[in-house]
Amino acid sequence: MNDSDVVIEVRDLTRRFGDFTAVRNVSFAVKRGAIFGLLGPNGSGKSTIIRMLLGILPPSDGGATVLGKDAYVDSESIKPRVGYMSQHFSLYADLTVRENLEFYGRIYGLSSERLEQRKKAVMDLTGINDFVNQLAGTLSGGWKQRLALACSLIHEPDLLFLDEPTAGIDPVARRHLWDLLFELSGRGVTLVVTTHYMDEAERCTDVGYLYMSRLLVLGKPGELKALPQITPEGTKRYEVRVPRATEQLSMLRQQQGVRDATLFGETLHVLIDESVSPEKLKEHLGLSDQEVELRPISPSLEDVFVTLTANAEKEGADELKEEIAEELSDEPGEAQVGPTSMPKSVAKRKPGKTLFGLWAILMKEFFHIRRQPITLFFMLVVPVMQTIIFGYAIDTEIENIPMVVLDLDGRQHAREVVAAFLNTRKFQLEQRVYDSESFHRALTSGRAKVGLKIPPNFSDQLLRGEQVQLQVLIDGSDSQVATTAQSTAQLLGLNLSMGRAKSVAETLSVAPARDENGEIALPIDTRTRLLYNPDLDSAHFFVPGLIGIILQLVTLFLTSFAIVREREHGTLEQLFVTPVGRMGLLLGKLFPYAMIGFVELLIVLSVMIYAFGVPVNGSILLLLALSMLFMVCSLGLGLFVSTVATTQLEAVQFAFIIMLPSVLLSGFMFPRSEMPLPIYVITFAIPVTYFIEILRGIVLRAADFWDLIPSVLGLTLCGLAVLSGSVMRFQKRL
Ligand SMILES: Nc1ncnc2c1ncn2[C@@H]1O[C@H](COP(=O)(O)OP(=O)(O)OP(=O)(O)O)[C@@H](O)[C@H]1O
Repeated sequence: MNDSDVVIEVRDLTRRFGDFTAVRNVSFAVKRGAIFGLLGPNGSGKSTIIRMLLGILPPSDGGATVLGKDAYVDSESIKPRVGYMSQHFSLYADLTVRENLEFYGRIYGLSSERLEQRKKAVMDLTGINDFVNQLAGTLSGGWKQRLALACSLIHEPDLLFLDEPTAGIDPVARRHLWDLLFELSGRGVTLVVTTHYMDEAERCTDVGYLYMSRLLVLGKPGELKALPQITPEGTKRYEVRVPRATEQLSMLRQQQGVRDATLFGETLHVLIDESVSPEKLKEHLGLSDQEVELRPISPSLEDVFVTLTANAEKEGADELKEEIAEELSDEPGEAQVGPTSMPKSVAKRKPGKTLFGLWAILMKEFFHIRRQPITLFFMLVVPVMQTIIFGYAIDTEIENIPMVVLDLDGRQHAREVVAAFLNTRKFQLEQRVYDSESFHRALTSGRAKVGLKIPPNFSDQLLRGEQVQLQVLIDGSDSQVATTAQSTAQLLGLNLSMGRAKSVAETLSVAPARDENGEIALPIDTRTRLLYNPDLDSAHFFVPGLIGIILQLVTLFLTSFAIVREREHGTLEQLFVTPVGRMGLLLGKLFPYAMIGFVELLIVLSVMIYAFGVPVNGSILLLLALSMLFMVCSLGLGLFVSTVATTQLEAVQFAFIIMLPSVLLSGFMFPRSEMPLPIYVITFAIPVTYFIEILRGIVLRAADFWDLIPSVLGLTLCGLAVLSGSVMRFQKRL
């Protein structure tokens, strides 16, 4: 074989998965224009070989050259010339036939003009014109396969890999597909096809049969049928047509001189010793001449593979392989490997153009979003609802604590005390009771959180100038409520006492202190002034933080699925065999979500300003710019999840793992300064921590860029770490 005719050359190709060897020392060559069929039972290693030839799976040993270059090391430069139709439907179900074709055209870098030409050519070839505007997911099995073929041909490849292209489609569709393959082969395209169908194997120019990860036999169908192992010397092969063939099969197998008998539809293929005449065979079957039809046949490929599999089980696959190789070496087939030496291709891959295909991916993502309005709803409407619901729900101002009152005095002074409690607005009279049992029951039942007990001689003791005790019982279950109740009660007690003390002190010549008007006053007057949020409105504090949390929630969850969804649908494998660059793929997936995230940010900011009355005191432009920085970080985090997770369920779980510390440790709910040191250190690794600082700084305190430098630096570092982590983790290989 002329070297320039060799399109694929494989030598000692081996692939192990842990201890399991999926492909063992496989060698073969494929010449230009051939239809090379790879056959073998399920799990024999066909797809694994194709993946290695496509450069998306590194070999463990040995290597291959495809179109004259190393299949793994130079895979990126081979990809533009190779097409791949994978075993499972791996196009975008929510894109139309036209959109799928255009996407694949763009990803191979076809110009608009060329794309139009190629689209027409492949649509004419596959006859898919009538379905151009139909969603790919709604096509029937046969048309899906034609679309997949059309997409794999859009860039006019020289070499096409088809992994079980006819699996699950009807015989007519199968025949049509094969007609297309013949046409392609006629145009000089080299085809490598895996199949389980023997009639398809017969149509190949060369066939390799894999058994238990070894390439058992390799040659042209005619050569394989002529192998002495298939019809050993002294034997003949007949096709036997009998009534009830299935019943006759077991009888035949038990007859002396019958080496093998296999059912082929309604007939039996029998290999018998030449010593057994056709008459004797009919006699064995106990059937009349009219009932049995017998004709000598040459073996079919199915006979070849059934016999070889049986022999391999008996003799051992390696022994049989050597034996056959010797037989075939007498009359070398064109698919045999020449004596060239092959480099081991486990070296590092040469990178391709990293941003290649960005535009194609970007457009595709927008198409997906357009077809899934629920994504837009999730991104734009849900955050607003969340902001409103959480913004109102998370109100830390504690008021109207239910209070039970047991007033055993009942006179003017006692009533004034109760009124003073209620006037603080921190307490609300839930119940007035008249005995201790009801008093305690109100507290234990949870109806009241605070119990005020006024003793029977409260007024008398007060008037006599004696110290009198007010009992305030507080339910400590909810520490925030209890703390508020406690401090309010203590302050109130102090104020009431002060009022009484003041009226007594008026009569004294020496007072503890006097104010500028000469009135009795406390010696030390502490004056506090609240800055930035003078009304202590909790919405002012929480809503900006909430924006950070919601922005992260939505962007993280959406991008977490970006890669993993393609992996699960099988479309990622299809993308890997195209020349799309790593960054092109990643950024193409990020941009659309970043844009929608920005719109979402504007909406939630408007809700904050107009619905909650929280104005942005600082620069809105600075806020938007730093929000974009945060968004890059959050989208990168989602992308990282997508590269780590192998299923969408795993992605959700990872996203939750990230979300939890973001909510609890970022300072959104609890002050970071109060956290134990190890936890406090962890909070520096949470991007939303910095963003919440930035949001609160700009919105509440009118902080400028210089005030926010530490947070901006932290956020930038987080963003860089996350993005470079995702890019490094994401390899264009399985
Ligand atoms: N990533 C992987 N990790 C572990 N094992 C794998 C992996 N990929 C393939 N295998 C195993 O390698 C063997 C060969 O798989 P492969 O898909 O190549 O078989 P096949 O001949 O194409 O089978 P089928 O006809 O069913 O598609 C199988 O046992 C499979 O389970």
